[in-house]
Amino acid sequence: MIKFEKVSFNYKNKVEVLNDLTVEFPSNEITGLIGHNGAGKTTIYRLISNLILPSEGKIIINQDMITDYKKQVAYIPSGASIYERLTAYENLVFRAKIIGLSKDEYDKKIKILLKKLKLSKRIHDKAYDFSNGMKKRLGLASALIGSPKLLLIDEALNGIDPESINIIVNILKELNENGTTIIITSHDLSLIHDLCTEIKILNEGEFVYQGEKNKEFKDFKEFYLSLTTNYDEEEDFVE
Ligand SMILES: Nc1ncnc2c1ncn2[C@@H]1O[C@H](COP(=O)(O)OP(=O)(O)OP(=O)(O)O)[C@@H](O)[C@H]1O
Repeated sequence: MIKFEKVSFNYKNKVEVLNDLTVEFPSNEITGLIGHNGAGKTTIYRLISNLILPSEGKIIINQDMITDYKKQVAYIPSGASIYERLTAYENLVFRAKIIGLSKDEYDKKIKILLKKLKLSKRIHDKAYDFSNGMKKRLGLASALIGSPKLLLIDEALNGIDPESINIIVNILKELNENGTTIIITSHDLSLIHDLCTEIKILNEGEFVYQGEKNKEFKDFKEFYLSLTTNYDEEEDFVE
């Protein structure tokens, strides 16, 4: 379980993103963290992964869940998470070395992961030559090399074909069944509805819904739209 206790956070430009936020992300669930552009989702990921620190409040991560942060927490950002000049194999070795795995540990793991993510045939090709979906699959393989207990996925499935999504979704479900806690953001509400066991809707730094997805997809989408404000109407007004 990850707990935010009265967490506030401002970037240096004084933009206040989170104000006195208290929230819990349950262990062993796939939580869908959804909200409009700029709602604060990436900021929450950066805080959980220790890339930034709260201006006030604290973040508690259950010790049963995480003992070795570098190995057990993997964050896949929305932008590039792989090195295009390196081959698939080199990308995974690079990540394995950063988190301190030995050659014996990573060699077998790399083969298993590339097979699962249907990239075995491209193991020695440079990522530069990969399609968008293949790059995303390689990004996931890289995140999984340390067998993370907590996987944070930031819009990593956007813009890829249904086959790649299917491969990734099946792997995420399998990981979760084996005890990995997953938090995922996406603007694809149908993907979130299909994949997630727990939903959190963020609007302007505050959670406006937390709980199960106890609705059919059509109702879920309407429910989401009814709770979020996508933009300030006055700002969009042009005379
Ligand atoms: N490095 C930064 N410096 C200053 N302000 C930032 C920085 N990163 C994000 N922000 C601001 O913080 C707010 C929240 O941004 P954040 O990236 O957390 O939102 P998000 O919900 O992930 O959005 P999106 O769906 O577009 O990825 C926005 O107003 C954004 O402009």
